[in-house]
Amino acid sequence: MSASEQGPKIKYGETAPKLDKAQLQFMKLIEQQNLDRVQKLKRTRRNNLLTAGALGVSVLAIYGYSIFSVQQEKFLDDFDEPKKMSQATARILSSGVRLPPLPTIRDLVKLYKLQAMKQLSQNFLMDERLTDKIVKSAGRIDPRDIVLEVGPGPGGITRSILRRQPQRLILVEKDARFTETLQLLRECASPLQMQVDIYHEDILRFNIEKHVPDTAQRLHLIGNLPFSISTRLLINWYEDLAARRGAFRRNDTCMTLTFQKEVAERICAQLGSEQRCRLSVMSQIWTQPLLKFIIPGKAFVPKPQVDVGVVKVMPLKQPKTQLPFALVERVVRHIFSMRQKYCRRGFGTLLPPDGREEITHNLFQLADVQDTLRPFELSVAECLRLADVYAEHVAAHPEVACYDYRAPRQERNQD
Ligand SMILES: C[S@@+](CC[C@H](N)C(=O)[O-])C[C@H]1O[C@@H](n2cnc3c(N)ncnc32)[C@H](O)[C@@H]1O
Repeated sequence: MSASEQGPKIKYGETAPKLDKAQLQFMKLIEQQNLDRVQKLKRTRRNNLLTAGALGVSVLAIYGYSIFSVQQEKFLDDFDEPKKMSQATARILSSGVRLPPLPTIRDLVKLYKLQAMKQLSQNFLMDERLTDKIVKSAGRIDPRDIVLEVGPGPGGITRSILRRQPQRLILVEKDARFTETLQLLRECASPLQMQVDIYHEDILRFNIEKHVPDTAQRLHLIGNLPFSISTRLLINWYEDLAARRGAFRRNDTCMTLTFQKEVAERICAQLGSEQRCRLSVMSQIWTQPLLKFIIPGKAFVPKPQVDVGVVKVMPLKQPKTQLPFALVERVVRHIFSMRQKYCRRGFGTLLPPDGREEITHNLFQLADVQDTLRPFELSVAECLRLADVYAEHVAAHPEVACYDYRAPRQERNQD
């Protein structure tokens, strides 16, 4: 122990009374006891510090683990695209307008007794973080843009869209029970200079050109689609896209839509993938589809049997073909009609039986496509080359255009 730790030495002045031996021994004893006490206190202090350190490390470990676990729930993560975006875009995306205080969607559903109807494929999203994430997937929404939402239901996604402040929001909902909840949102949006138009219509019959006659503004199509119509609606929109009509008079109309997870994966499936099918090829002829993220079924009320994929479908600036949609659709449908067979088998069913094999062989040669590939092994370009040679064949033999190999034989002969 150093001198400073022992405390000041007592100086016995000249005037100090002399202590006898017993007193001196007693003082030494007291001094020794004090020193022992200081040592003991120091040990206790060191032990306390060690315990505090160990506790701190444990708390940090638990905290870190919790953060890590929460991150596992990928569906609730912040959309990871902003990392790739410019700072300006990220700023615009994160700056949403504040809506007046509103009851939660869950409360509204209870309040208005909005029981989900199975026949309209109603599965509601209650979590604001998820609805925000879907709308963020649509990318930048400019203040001049128009958004059309398919099937807003009680209005979860609608709120997220309104926070992005488009100039106009068109809501197409088949179920009139949602009128009041949607009107409530319209009233909230009005002071913020947003126009909300509510249509109780079937989206499959909705005339977009009538409701958006002008093409000056960019259009976004967003929706948590009812499963029952999602593929049909998408194919209808591809047809409009190919003809540059409806929502696709401009080539920057972007679709951000939900599908059953397996359908979402098929839409985006690349060559060689197990999920590659007719829908993959049809999608990739006119658009670039991107699977953004998966929402587990448990996030919906009521919970569907399946998970859901959010797909952003962007029209290609240069479509890969100028052929009519109906012709391409027919060729691709026939090619994929016999998925596990050589592709020439399905393609051959486009042609009447007389000379079918020889004509099929010649057309594959002309198209420079190997006829023993399976349909899912064909690239988009190869499918389109087959569509090209088929179109030329039909131009030379117009009767082939209406050949239907499924029609009863007698009917076919009359044709
Ligand atoms: C899966 S729910 C989504 C509801 C809401 N957007 C949400 O995310 O919570 C599908 C919605 O589409 C509506 N719907 C179903 N078929 C429709 C159709 N043909 N046209 C327009 N809306 C339809 C349903 O009534 C329902 O509100």
